Amino acid sequence: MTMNDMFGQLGSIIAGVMFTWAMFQQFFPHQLRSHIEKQSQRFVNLVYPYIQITFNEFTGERLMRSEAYSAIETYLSSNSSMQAKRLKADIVKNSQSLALSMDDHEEVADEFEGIKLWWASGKSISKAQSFSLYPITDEKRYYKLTFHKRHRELIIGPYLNYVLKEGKAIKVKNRQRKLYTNNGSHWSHVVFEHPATFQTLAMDPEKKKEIIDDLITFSKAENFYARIGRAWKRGYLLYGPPGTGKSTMIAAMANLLGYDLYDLELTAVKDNTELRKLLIETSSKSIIVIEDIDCSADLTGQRKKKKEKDEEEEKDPVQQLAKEETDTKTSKVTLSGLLNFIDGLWSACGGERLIVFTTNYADKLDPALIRRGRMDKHIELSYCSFEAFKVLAKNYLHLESHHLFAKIHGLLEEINITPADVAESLMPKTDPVDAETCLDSLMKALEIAEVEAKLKTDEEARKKESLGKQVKEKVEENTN
Ligand SMILES: Nc1ncnc2c1ncn2[C@@H]1O[C@H](COP(=O)(O)OP(=O)(O)OP(=O)(O)O)[C@@H](O)[C@H]1O
Ligand SMILES: [Mg+2]
Repeated sequence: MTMNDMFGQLGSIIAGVMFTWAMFQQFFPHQLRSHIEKQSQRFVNLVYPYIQITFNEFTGERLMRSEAYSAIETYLSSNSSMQAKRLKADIVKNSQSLALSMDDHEEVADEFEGIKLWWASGKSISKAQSFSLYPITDEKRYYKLTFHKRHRELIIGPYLNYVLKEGKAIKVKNRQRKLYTNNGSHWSHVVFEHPATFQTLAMDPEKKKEIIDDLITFSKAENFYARIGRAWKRGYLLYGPPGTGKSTMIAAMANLLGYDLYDLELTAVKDNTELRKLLIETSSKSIIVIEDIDCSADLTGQRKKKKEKDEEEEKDPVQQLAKEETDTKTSKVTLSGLLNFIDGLWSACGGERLIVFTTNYADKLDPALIRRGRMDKHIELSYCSFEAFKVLAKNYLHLESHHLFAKIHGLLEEINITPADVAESLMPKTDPVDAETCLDSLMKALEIAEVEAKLKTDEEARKKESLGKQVKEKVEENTN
């Protein structure tokens, strides 16, 4: 017997009781009536202990599609595809995946904290008043949630919140993600389809796990941020030599969390006003990336100089006025401008945001930019370790072990080579893949890197020596 049948039978019983009650009302005095009323209410509660909530598809005067209805539809899609016998299938707009939902008049069960509840889909048809030959029928779809009244508080509060949030989260996961780039003060976008994942990212497994945990904790921490009164954002600084996987890691972050990417090219932004406009236009659940922050704009140290200059000019009001005028005409994006936006109100405009800066030289950056709170996590991506090499060997050559691994292990401890160079050497060159050839090619690359490093240190030593000589000669010249 389905829930609908059960309610049908209960409905008949209640109708019977109501009729008998109407008869009683005619013939019994007030006190007795009130007593019987109480008893019968108790009886109704006893035999019909369920509560129902209806969620209509269209709400409001302008008949907008209800956000709750669509979140419930998405939330129920996994339950529906397992339980319902009749399903509807559709391709969601902007998505490549097929979305399944239960057909009209189907019913699925759900469970929350050990409590069972039921969702039924329904449709009511009303005929619109019209003189046309073909009367317009108005279909109104809805979901009906049924649960025991004992659980009223839990279901109305935490459960429904959970359903709405989960529904929206599934939707975000299924949507096609976008990569936005700014052309001056406008964002344009393409579909983001980078295949990088943390699984394929070559780095120390412990460090990798720490970063993944950090990201996932952040993405689930809405209530925490609300409680402590902070905007729901987190800053990452990725630093390390070229070819160590900074950009690859950003793509992996976007894929892990299902966020959109905003690749912000600061040199194309005219001034702070344009920067503010761009940042306000970014959506929730996004990663805002500023690559090579050390070369992006004249940000390093500019703030300090400007402050000193401002203090001098503050004394002279005429100069101050002139300065404001020229500032509005020629101003560029400044470090203080950028910092104001990172800390400022825009970041609190709904939803989670990650801000990621990359640089090859972390020590060149203004400390104000990378202090904790602005850049919460500093991640160094460095030369290829043996652990990182093993990830690449597995990805590129499907190798878990090989007799050359021990030798390569030794070489990697001595020689600095970037994961990008290792990956290049491991790229299959023949079909079928010959792992030995690839590993040989890596060892050659390591030898070359070793020679290059030695030449570089020799060159540096020679330069130092010649500089020392020049200094000595100059000192001697001066003393004579
Ligand atoms: N840690 C890594 N794991 C897997 N592949 C990597 C890694 N590092 C580099 N690669 C490979 O090398 C290529 C270049 O790496 P990537 O662009 O991520 O480097 P980067 O650190 O951003 O360099 P740059 O500082 O020049 O921007 C990538 O396409 C990727 O295939
Ligand atoms: Mg890069």
